[in-house]
Amino acid sequence: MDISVEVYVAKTLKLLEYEREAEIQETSSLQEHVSAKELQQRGVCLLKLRVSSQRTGLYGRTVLTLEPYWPGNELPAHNFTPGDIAGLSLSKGECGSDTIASGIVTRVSQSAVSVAFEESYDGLNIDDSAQYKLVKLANDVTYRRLKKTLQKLATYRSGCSQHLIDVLFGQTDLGPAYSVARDGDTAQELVFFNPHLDASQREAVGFALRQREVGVIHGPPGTGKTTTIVEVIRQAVKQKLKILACAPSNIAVDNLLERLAGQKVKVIRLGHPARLLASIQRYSLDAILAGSDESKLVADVRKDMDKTLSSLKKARDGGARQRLREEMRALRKELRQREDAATRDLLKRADVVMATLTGASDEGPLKQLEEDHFDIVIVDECSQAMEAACWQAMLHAPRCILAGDHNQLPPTIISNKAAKEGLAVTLMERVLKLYKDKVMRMLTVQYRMNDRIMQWSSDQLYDGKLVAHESVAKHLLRDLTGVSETEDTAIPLLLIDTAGCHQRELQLPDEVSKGNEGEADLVTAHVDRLISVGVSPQDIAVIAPYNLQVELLRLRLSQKYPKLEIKSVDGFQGREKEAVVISFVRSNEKGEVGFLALERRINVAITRARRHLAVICDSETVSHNKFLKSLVEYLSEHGDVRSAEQYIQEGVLSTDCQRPERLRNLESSQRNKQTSSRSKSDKTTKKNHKNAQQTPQDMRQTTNMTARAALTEEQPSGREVELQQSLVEFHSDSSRTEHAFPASLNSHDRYLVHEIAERLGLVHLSRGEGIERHIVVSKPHKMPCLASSVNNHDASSVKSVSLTSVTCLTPSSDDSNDSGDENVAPPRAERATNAKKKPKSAKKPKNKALDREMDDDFDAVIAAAMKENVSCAFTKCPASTATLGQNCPFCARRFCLRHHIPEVHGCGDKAKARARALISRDGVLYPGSGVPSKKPNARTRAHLQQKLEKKLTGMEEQRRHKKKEK
Ligand SMILES: Nc1ncnc2c1ncn2[C@@H]1O[C@H](COP(=O)(O)OP(=O)(O)OP(=O)(O)O)[C@@H](O)[C@H]1O
Ligand SMILES: [Zn+2]
Ligand SMILES: [Zn+2]
Repeated sequence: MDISVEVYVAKTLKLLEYEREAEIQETSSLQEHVSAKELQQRGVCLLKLRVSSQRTGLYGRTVLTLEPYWPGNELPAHNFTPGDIAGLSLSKGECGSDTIASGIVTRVSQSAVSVAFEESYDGLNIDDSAQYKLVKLANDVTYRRLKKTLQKLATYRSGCSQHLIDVLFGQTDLGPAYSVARDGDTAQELVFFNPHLDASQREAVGFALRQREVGVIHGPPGTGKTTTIVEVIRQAVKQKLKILACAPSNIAVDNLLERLAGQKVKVIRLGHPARLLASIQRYSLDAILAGSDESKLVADVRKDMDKTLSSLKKARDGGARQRLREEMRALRKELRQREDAATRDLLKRADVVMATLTGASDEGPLKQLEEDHFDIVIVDECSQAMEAACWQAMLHAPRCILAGDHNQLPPTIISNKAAKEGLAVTLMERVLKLYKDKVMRMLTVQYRMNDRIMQWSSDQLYDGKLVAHESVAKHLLRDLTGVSETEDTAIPLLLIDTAGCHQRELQLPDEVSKGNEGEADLVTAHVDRLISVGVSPQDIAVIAPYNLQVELLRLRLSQKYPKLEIKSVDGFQGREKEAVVISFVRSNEKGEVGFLALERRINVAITRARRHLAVICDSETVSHNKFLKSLVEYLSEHGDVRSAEQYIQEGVLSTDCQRPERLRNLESSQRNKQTSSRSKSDKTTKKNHKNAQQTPQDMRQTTNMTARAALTEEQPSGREVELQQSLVEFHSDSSRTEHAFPASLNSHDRYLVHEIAERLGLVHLSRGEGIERHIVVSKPHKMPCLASSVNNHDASSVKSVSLTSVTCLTPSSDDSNDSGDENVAPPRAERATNAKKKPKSAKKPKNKALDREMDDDFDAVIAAAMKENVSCAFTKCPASTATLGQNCPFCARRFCLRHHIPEVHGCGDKAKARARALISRDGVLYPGSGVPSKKPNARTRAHLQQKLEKKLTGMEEQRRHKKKEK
């Protein structure tokens, strides 16, 4: 494990390069292959902007405010947020090219975006009458800073951290510990500020303060790591030490700061104020600066600068411009000096400076301080940070205290190659390997889990040292107010075993993600049960290690219980819930467990649960992994075990054999492909069938008649499953060509039918008038295109055209070709009038047909919209979503076609994280169809949206006319 600084730096620089490449590929491949207009629809580009004002911001940066080119308009929906890096360029030309400058977004409102540029205003050379566009760029600041830090580390000579570096790279041994407390000249007992600390916490605090170079506080789940660090900081402040406290993420820093606030400690938080929690903004450097004595002077200089700037813009004569420029330069210098002085003064007076690891790098405000200003650097959540990131903070002091848990999730590394070669190895792991217990104290009392839930994790990963605090050791769901006692709420551990019950994972050609319908049904059944006896949905977490399974679970549960959190393991790190339901997904003949095997993931998933943990898995498959086997054994021994068989008998769940024929065919054909031998596969299918029929006598079963009855009365997965079933059946029944739904379907059902038909590749039409209007679903006549579909039907009966059939209409090059800027859609108000002016003949015949159909369609849409009056969940968006709208799978709210894209309304990060899984999803979720999902593409959507707007504008005008006539 010994590694020299030079070797470490060289290797890490290389790995960072891989990582950077992977990230760029992920984020900006989007921008290279997609037109500017489409980028705007995805919310990462804003077209046709003008510079409406500029002023001078902190450190003399130029802050430009950009508004829609045509006054009075709002910006289209977008996902620029403060702190983003954005590139400014002239609206003409390809995206990404001719970028004038890139800056940081500082403010976002409905009608404007402000961006701070390092360049001076005259340096930017802004043309007030020109059209600009703004594109979100991959953030490269992080990498630049990491590289700089590594270079500094490699060339570090005799600074305050030299000894620490030597120790952490094994060049020098640990120095002798300090005496217990350094308050006076005599050693004395620590007097703790927090009287409630347990023995392990006290020991950790004292130990960390005594360590000369490095102390590690190992905080397993729920053991009060933050509580302990707060005490460490207060003690260190009492010793008059200057502290730099950092964590990898803003949220982790804020979490610590919130706990420290109000403790008579002078704290300053570095970082973009816009990125901080509201409750914490007053501790930000900017806020404190603004209130400082210097701030008035600074404000005066700023005013002068803005004045000079506006005269500069007006000045035509060359000599005058030159003079004004020089004046600006002098003012900028003065401003910078004053602000630096103010910053330095404030930072020096603070007891604790807090920042993210990136924020603590030398490129931030810390460069104002003397090199040896800080005595201790504290890195919280150290096990979630790349080592290189930690060094950004650690090169500021001779001592460090690292806190975290290396048995929970490591830092996220995008590049597999980089991760494999060691980029994910954290400083904490490395130091513990190097010095073992000599530098570490573990917190051993945990304040979260029932002791049964805790014990397995404790035995496996924490040497059996964890003890549940008496306040939680025996707590159960039934102890919560409003929760009744049932067989589910009276037990801390439950295993629902699908072994031998024919609940195979989906056999998919690509290996991107995994799903298991049977397990999803079982999770749904169990969640239903818990909620039906009073457990509140927000107290339950549903966790699956695969994104596809997360999707399957959301389809079943999100609409029913919007407050229920369903996420992958990563989404729950650092959090807790009263009840946790985990689906392990894997169930196959080969016993493949895949990346499930990551022990830390399992550990995090299990240890989120306070009172109740339910694991749903195929014990046979997952037992091929040693770690999981021990979990299954532990659950069998200490918890309740139920066989999925029981749920099959109750009708909650069907076996693979009972699922629609097509689905089975598809699965077995996939299986055949994989096992190559056909006869073998047939045999196994038969064998499994037999297994499913016999009741496994060896399974311990706990049954409770009342709970069971309650369960069967309830629809397990709601209306959607019902409708889906009828459509899947129709789809696989070759004797039927049409399936009519009754006119009584409500709008939500209609929406579901529409969605499911779309996924199955079925054509969906509305027939009849008034109350007789109903949906008819038919199979496509081998014609994927609307043009032919329209001809195939009696035009008068086709009133509504499903979005599905419209999709393929989008020609690869039509008159709305968007590569050039001329065709960029004008702002909303103009769009409607333009559409009217445009002669119809300009369109291709294909589009004419589409137009006519859509006109009809939109009559229906608007009629429905008027009736239902359900509007888009996007703030202030008045659009109706009764018929044309989509539910966001991430937040479960319903949006209009303009706002339903997750990136547009604020679910972008979640969407991005699962982008890969989504790609595989389409062909995968409904294997019975064999047809990939055809979502209307962006342009078709835009077209529809435009139509809707045109209609609405027209109607508004009509109404106005009517009013006038009266
Ligand atoms: N000595 C203590 N006595 C009673 N409760 C405590 C004690 N220490 C911590 N807790 C409680 O335990 C919970 C977790 O504490 P804290 O937030 O400090 O833990 P953490 O280790 O940072 O959390 P995580 O495990 O999620 O990282 C809190 O509710 C806290 O009040
Ligand atoms: Zn959303
Ligand atoms: Zn909307």
